[in-house]
Amino acid sequence: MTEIAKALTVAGTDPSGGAGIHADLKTFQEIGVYGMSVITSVVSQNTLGVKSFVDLELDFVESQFDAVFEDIAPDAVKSGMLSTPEVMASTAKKLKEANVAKYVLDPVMIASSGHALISETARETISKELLPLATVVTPNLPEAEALTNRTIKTIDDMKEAGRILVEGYGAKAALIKGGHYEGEADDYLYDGQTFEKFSAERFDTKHTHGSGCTYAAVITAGLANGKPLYEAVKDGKAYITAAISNPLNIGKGQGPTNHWGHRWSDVQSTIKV
Ligand SMILES: Nc1ncnc2c1ncn2[C@@H]1O[C@H](COP(=O)(O)OP(=O)(O)OP(=O)(O)O)[C@@H](O)[C@H]1O
Ligand SMILES: Cc1ncc(COP(=O)(O)O)c(N)n1
Repeated sequence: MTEIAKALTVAGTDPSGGAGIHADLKTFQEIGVYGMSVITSVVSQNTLGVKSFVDLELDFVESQFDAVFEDIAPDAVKSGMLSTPEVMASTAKKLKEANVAKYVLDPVMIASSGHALISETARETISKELLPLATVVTPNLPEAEALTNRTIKTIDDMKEAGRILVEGYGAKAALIKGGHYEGEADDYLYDGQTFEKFSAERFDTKHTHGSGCTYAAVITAGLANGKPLYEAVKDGKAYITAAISNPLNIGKGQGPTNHWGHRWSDVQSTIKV
């Protein structure tokens, strides 16, 4: 009997359902992989912003990893909000102990509402502990700037940041996302050999809360399903573009993306919208 692919997300929570663990699990379910989660921080946030968060005790985070790994081997792992150097180091340790071969590192630093989700000192730990384990790292522009200590103003700067993350810090590949750039929503993937561009029209919408989480979750699900990285990113770009271009108009602020967006016309005929 064939087994369904399994993906694990290591991240923080969003009670309003658009980002973090919630976005990841919804996405895994939509793609058709079995979703699991290790929660690092409980965040009080909604579409208007982050109010506060509590980091779970390190022992308890590690205990969640052990609970998953002693029972079920994920085919791919994604990490999002890891707010302290200690939880980053623990995550690195647990991924190594479990011989996780496919790891998507979304280096979450600041929520789109402007709130810091990691401590200042944590940036160095991402580079030292996590980048060398990453199958792909998926920074947005401010995250790519922080990780490479460079200002990014042009497409060439984006590509150079990708090169540094791979050749300088040891990630197998880097996907530099252009959501914060001008013009088209273009992202650049560098795998140590070539650059691939993933392009989409930029939609005039405020409903992009959790778009980075969702995109990385599709990539993780694709890798869990055995797809090559290029195909997983291509699917991710199509999924996130559909999720952004079919907004649900939920919440008073920057609303969530639409996790049904990729099959929206089918869904609209079966549920009440
Ligand atoms: N207005 C938009 N229209 C189309 N695509 C967009 C738009 N905004 C972002 N994207 C795309 O969404 C994906 C996520 O990009 P972004 O650079 O915004 O990541 P992020 O900042 O980590 O996301 P977030 O913090 O909102 O979760 C990328 O593929 C980007 O090109
Ligand atoms: C738990 C958690 N993880 C990640 C994000 C980033 O998402 P966004 O930048 O869209 O707010 C978030 N807001 N909350």
